[in-house]
Amino acid sequence: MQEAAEYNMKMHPMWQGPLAVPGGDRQSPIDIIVQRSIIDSELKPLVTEYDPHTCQQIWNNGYSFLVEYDDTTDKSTLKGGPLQDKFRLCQFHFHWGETNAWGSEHTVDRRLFPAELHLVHWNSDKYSLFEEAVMEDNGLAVIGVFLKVGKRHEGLQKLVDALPAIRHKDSVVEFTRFDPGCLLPSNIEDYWTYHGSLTTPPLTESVTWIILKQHIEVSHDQLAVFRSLLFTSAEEEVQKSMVNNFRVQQPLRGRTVRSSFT
Ligand SMILES: C[C@H](CNC(=O)c1ccc(S(N)(=O)=O)cc1)Cn1ccc2ccccc21
Ligand SMILES: [Zn+2]
Repeated sequence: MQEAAEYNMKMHPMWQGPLAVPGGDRQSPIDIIVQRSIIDSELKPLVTEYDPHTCQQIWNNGYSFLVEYDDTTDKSTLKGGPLQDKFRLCQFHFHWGETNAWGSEHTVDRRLFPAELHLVHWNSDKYSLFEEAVMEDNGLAVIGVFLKVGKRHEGLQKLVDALPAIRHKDSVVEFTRFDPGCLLPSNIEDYWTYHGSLTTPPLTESVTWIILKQHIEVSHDQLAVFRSLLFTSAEEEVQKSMVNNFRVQQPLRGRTVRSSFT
């Protein structure tokens, strides 16, 4: 794992990004030390209302693949949990390793998962565009879901089947009627939450992170298709497999991680 992170530093300029934003004291990802998390009984259940008809496209942005939603109305939203406002879903994406031994960005008591799903939302009560919200400290809310290798995830298969069409960086295909709720585990009551940042440039410290305790299961073969994607565009001679697209863990800098469960 450490060698993968060091390899990342060398090979992918993007990951050479600043280890922490200069003066940044709320960077992500982090290791969640369970016994140090503070149980907060005020934390409410998460309320997700996702409309599959707002799903628009899937594309390879050269770091991960994103499924993008129409966020011009409040049709797919997240509220409750640690949040005071209503947040609009704009996209979801994943981070994964070259092997099942690592790949997640967050860890729980140093435990690594083969991949991690991020559902990205922005505060539509306070801001009118994602681009605005991304610069504000209460601008974004990202739900993190750990993936484990096990039985095949039926809901994920529609997405896996679309990946060969976006193998190269900057390729995009239409992708509709996908309910991101199908990627959530049955229990979304139990989560950890803390204030952090985007894990890729511009690394802005605008994210309320909500990391679910319960993971989802996907099959080895489904994860293998993630690894068949490429960081590189069709024109580049040397093709690089899209793997290990995770950031190294960042210092907690005195932050408290709260938990919604005992
Ligand atoms: C941030 C945006 C590109 N990045 C993201 O949207 C993003 C979302 C989630 C994560 S993660 N892995 O933390 O969930 C990481 C990156 C581009 N962009 C839009 C406006 C804007 C303004 C300045 C610079 C870049 C800008
Ligand atoms: Zn992410």
